[in-house]
Amino acid sequence: MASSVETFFRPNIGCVKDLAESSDLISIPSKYSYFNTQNQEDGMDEVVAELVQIPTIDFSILNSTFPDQRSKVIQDIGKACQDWGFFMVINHGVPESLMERMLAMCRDFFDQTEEEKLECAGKHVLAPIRFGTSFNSSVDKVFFWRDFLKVLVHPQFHSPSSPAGFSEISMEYCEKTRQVARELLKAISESLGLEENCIDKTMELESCFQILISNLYPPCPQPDLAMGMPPHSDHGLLTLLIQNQNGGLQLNHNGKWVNVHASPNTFLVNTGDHLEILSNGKYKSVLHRAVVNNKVTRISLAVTHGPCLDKVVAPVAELVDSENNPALYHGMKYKEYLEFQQSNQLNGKSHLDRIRI
Ligand SMILES: O=C(O)CCC(=O)C(=O)O
Ligand SMILES: [Fe+2]
Repeated sequence: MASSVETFFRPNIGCVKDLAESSDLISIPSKYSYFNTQNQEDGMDEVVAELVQIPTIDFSILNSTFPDQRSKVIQDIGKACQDWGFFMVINHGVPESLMERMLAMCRDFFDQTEEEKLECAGKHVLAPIRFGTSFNSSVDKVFFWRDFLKVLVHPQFHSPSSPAGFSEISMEYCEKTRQVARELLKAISESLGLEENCIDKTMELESCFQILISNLYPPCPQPDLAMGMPPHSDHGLLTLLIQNQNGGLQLNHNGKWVNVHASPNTFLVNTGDHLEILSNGKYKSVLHRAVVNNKVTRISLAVTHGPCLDKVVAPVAELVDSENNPALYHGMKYKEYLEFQQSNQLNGKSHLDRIRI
């Protein structure tokens, strides 16, 4: 518990959950007015009306003893990475009850008092535990309708001290998602024509940098004006996402926004910037965003899996040849990339432009 002196000097985070719960809120404060700014003129706001089916990958087939079945699923994963940067994973082996308990823990975290949550108000973007609102409230020009908790969980495991049980459940959950991500990256390695363990070895995934990010989007009285999370790509290699309900996540497919719906007990997996870099642009990171609604609170839980933090990542040598396939990105230490992306405004894939050749 913080001393009263510390509490006195701590800034009020102004979490959006408390704002949304104030009984007389019928319109949003102007600082949340996203679609009233130039953002609506970026030419990307057409939403595809019909439900689009994203690729589904049956994870259990990766263990098939029939080589043909395994090759087919590897091919499907490669195609999903290339065409969508997004796929739904079924039969992944992570118990559904664990996924549900993890989401319930996140809800319990956000349901604590602001005072309790402020125990986790880390300032630095790579602070081990960080509760906050918007994306980076010290630089955001428009605020997003979102509170978040970010926890570094690997190679060093951290956890907020409350709610009780968070630590045990998140440790188990993150171990399991890490295994799934590493298996998927083996398949992705093969789909790129590389040796199965190539990505695992070159990115030093034994020390994979894993972050647990929970997002809370409370009901918003003017959902057409506000934005939960603006268009962005994730920095790592692969992100595994679950949510308490469908409706909110959109991905950009061929220049249009597509609503993503997941079946129960599945992971939504998306490709990150470092997969784009190492594959020399073959598997591009996917732009996605989260829109809000005026009825229910949506909670999502994204676990990002990146290279070892100290790794300088560049396109893998096997995928580069100076004549036909010159390297498209400069090498950069993952830690520096991450600090840069997290310290600035979230703006599409602009951070990747810094290292494009
Ligand atoms: O809430 C969502 O569906 C998206 C979250 C997300 O993109 C992220 O945390 O990086
Ligand atoms: Fe994301």
